[in-house]
Amino acid sequence: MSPIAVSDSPTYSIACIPADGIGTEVIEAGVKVLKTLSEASNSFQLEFEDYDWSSATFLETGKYIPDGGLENLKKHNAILFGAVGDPKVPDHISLWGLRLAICQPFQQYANVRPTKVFRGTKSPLRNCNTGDLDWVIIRENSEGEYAGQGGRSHRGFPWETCTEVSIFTRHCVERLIRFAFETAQKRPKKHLTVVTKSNAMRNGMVMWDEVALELAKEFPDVKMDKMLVDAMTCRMVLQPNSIDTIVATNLHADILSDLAAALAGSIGIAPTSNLDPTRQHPSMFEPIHGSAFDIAGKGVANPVGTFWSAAEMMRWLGEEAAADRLLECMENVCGAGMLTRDLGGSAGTEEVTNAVCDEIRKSYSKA
Ligand SMILES: NC(=O)c1ccc[n+]([C@@H]2O[C@H](COP(=O)([O-])OP(=O)(O)OC[C@H]3O[C@@H](n4cnc5c(N)ncnc54)[C@H](O)[C@@H]3O)[C@@H](O)[C@H]2O)c1
Ligand SMILES: O=C(O)[C@H](O)[C@@H](O)C(=O)O
Ligand SMILES: [K+]
Ligand SMILES: [Mn+2]
Repeated sequence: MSPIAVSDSPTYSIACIPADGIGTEVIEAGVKVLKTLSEASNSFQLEFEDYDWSSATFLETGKYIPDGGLENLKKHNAILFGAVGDPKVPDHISLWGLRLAICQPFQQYANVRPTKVFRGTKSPLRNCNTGDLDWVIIRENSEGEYAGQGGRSHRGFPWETCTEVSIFTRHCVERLIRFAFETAQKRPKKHLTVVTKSNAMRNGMVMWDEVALELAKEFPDVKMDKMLVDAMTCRMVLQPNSIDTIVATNLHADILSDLAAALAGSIGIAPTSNLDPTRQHPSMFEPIHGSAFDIAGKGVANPVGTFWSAAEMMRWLGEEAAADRLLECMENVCGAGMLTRDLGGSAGTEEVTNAVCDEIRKSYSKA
């Protein structure tokens, strides 16, 4: 749906799906910050609609998404998602019941995961300061190891047999790697590292490498290199400065992006955009982390990954200036030492949220 324009100030309709665990805490914080941003900037309006799709709903009704739910979601300009996963539901049921049940049918094929060491955060790596680690990981988000192909037979017998088949289609690999080249091209370093495992995986991964080489010809200004995923983990730790944009499969990039977040200071700060670059469907924005049962309900979850995701959502909707402003305010707050426990501080979710809201109001009142 296109945004409704009221005079020259557009209104965006946002679907909120907080779901489980700390998902509910960080989405509440994210909505508060977005409302503050919209009020203070006075340049766009936001309408939020809450969806109670969660593991609790599943346990009650047998479904994460009610009949017709996806059709309803299509009405919105974007989706703000928390996290799904509950100790009472097997993880593969919850992930497939909600997150993948949105990403895959909506063809949100490009999963974009930036990470950087920003002011106030500290890398666990020696000599890795602000500016030394500034990456964007592009994760394939529609097929690969997450294609759901395979099966299980002879359950429980000693000869039980399972297959988990990865699917790589030229169509999906090509559209994703092209997106990655375009992303790299827009960044100052113009450098793309293509990560595969084309020594052991001799079919799909070899096609990935070939497609990357073919597409490189269309982007002569982008420097491309290629790494095997195991060696890439060493490079991320030992030479963070040698990396800029990374493209990898659904599973490889899922793993690398958690590592990236930890190397930048904490999994609590990293964002995710699940994009349908064709804009036929709304895109979905969420922190990279999960529902974190271990800290849920304690008010200590770091909301920064959600704030950064919310900023990327505003950028995707065309509100570039507001997105930059939100990032700057978030970084100012972290830089001033207002940090949650995962970053070595002692502030709670609410304190950080209120500090970011104050910073936003202060920033616009100066302008
Ligand atoms: N996109 C998603 O919805 C998503 C993503 C990852 C995991 N999950 C699900 O979440 C559940 C828990 O998974 P997990 O434990 O592997 O990963 P997790 O990201 O939930 O937690 C890993 C560790 O990081 C900490 N952590 C995570 N986010 C934090 C934050 N914002 N602030 C401070 N600390 C934070 C947690 O306390 C925990 O110790 C599982 O059901 C899993 O399937 C869902
Ligand atoms: O999609 C996945 O692999 C998981 O939900 C989660 O780890 C994520 O990164 O979204
Ligand atoms: K999440
Ligand atoms: Mn993950």
